[in-house]
Amino acid sequence: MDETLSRLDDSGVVAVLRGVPADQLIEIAEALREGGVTAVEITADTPGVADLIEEVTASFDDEVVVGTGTVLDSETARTTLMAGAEFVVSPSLHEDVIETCNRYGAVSAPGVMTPTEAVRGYEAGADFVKVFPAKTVGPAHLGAMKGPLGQIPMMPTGGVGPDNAADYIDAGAFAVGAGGALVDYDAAERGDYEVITETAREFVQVVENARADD
Ligand SMILES: O=C(O)C(=O)C[C@H](O)[C@H](O)COP(=O)(O)O
Repeated sequence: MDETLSRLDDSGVVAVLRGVPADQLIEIAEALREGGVTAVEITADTPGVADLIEEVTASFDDEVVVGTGTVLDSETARTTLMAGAEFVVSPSLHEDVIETCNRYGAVSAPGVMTPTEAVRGYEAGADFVKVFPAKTVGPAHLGAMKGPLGQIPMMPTGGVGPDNAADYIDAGAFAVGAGGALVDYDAAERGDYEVITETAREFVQVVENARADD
């Protein structure tokens, strides 16, 4: 398994940071790390995304694997990979983004909703697929896709939280992506980073328990 992919697998939960305030980024990443979430994706629509990626990468060395989310074009993929991103996630399928990631030895994950899209992304060289938006189809959809497509690692994102993550792992997801249910920006603004650590801890525990039950 690719090393970056295996680090995402180790984390089990990939944090999606959209619009994270620059002055809270490191504390939020540290709070997540302390709770066991060691994979963080900063979405490309966050102002100054390349600088933020560079900052987190420099602050955590190899303790936290950093990627870019919401990548819709190869220019954004390249710019953020040069800033230190090790994986690139999209809400949709872009073969040029996958190609750019492979050119630079980075992991890529297109967003897919159907078996045809999953196979197309995998054939194009993606390392795994993000089933997005997971909440509109649920774990049963992912499980049904994994039936014939067991070779394609799948990560559901969109509406995934500690209350339903186990169902996705049981259905065959190798990890889950989460933003809203994982990162409480109001708490961060109050300086209450412990809330984020606690949620991360609970979330990771749910995933680990579900894996252990398999
Ligand atoms: O565009 C992307 O690349 C995304 O990752 C879309 C969403 O930001 C995530 O799906 C997080 O969704 P929630 O966990 O429901 O907050």
